[in-house]
Amino acid sequence: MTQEKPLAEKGNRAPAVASRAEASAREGAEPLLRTCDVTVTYDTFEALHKTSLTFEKGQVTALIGPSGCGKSTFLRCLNLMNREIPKCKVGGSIDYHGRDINTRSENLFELRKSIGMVFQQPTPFRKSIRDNILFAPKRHGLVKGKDECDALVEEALRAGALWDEVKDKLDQSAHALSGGQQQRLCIARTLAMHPDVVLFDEPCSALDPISTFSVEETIREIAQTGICAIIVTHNMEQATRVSDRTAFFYVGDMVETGPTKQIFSAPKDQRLQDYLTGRFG
Ligand SMILES: Nc1ncnc2c1ncn2[C@@H]1O[C@H](COP(=O)(O)OP(=O)(O)OP(=O)(O)O)[C@@H](O)[C@H]1O
Repeated sequence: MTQEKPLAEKGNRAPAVASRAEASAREGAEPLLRTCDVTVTYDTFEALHKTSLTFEKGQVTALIGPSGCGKSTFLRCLNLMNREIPKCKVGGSIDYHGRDINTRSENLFELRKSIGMVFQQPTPFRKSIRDNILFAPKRHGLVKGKDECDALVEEALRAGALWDEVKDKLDQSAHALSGGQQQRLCIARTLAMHPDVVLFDEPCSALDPISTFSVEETIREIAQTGICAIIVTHNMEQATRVSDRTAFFYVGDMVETGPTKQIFSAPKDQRLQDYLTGRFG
């Protein structure tokens, strides 16, 4: 991968969901997040070696590769979650809004406002649907008063493609929702913070095909509003359905990256060709 100059400085706060589509159309795709030579070790084991990737606004990037190749490890670098793992060290730089965030001084509480994450298992809080959406915005002091709260709840649930299904039961427990609805609630909860990057770690692996379709559609829709979405998936059909770009990982190396169509129709590296033809999985 070629070395590039630092990204241009941009505002730290992402625009509201409603205005992102216009902003995205006006500005077109642009680099937002870039890793350079990111290496991760767990104690003495190097799980990821010198990984350099660039992610753009409004694009979905799929991270694919066989089990244990370092996809989730890489994803966790992007919001500095590996810091919470004892004896895990992350080297290299992670350039976000023109600054290297892979530093001890980075404020994680602030960073995770704008780089959200959705996990494999839906993880709604033991609270009402409304309170799931409002929990983080209230903690960060981003909303006050009933009208603002109601508007944000509706905006986030619409963006998570859940509003029509839950608008009449906002005070019911989130745990009463189906698995697919819970996952879309988790996406909506993330979107309530107006992130500009959302990380998805196998978001559909616990879901049935209909819920999977719905979550995939939601990922496409949020990317159309200008959000940069990065998804780890084992499912190659999912990668082709949902992503613009794909990066293939193999035994701790990012081996090949490019537009998804090209990766799947004209893979260059022999290991990627073997993976796509099912020689290993
Ligand atoms: N907390 C940890 N401590 C030690 N080793 C770890 C830890 N997390 C991951 N690893 C190791 O790092 C390597 C990469 O794991 P990672 O989970 O990133 O791979 P992956 O490609 O996401 O795999 P999968 O698709 O199975 O989830 C594996 O060898 C794994 O055992």
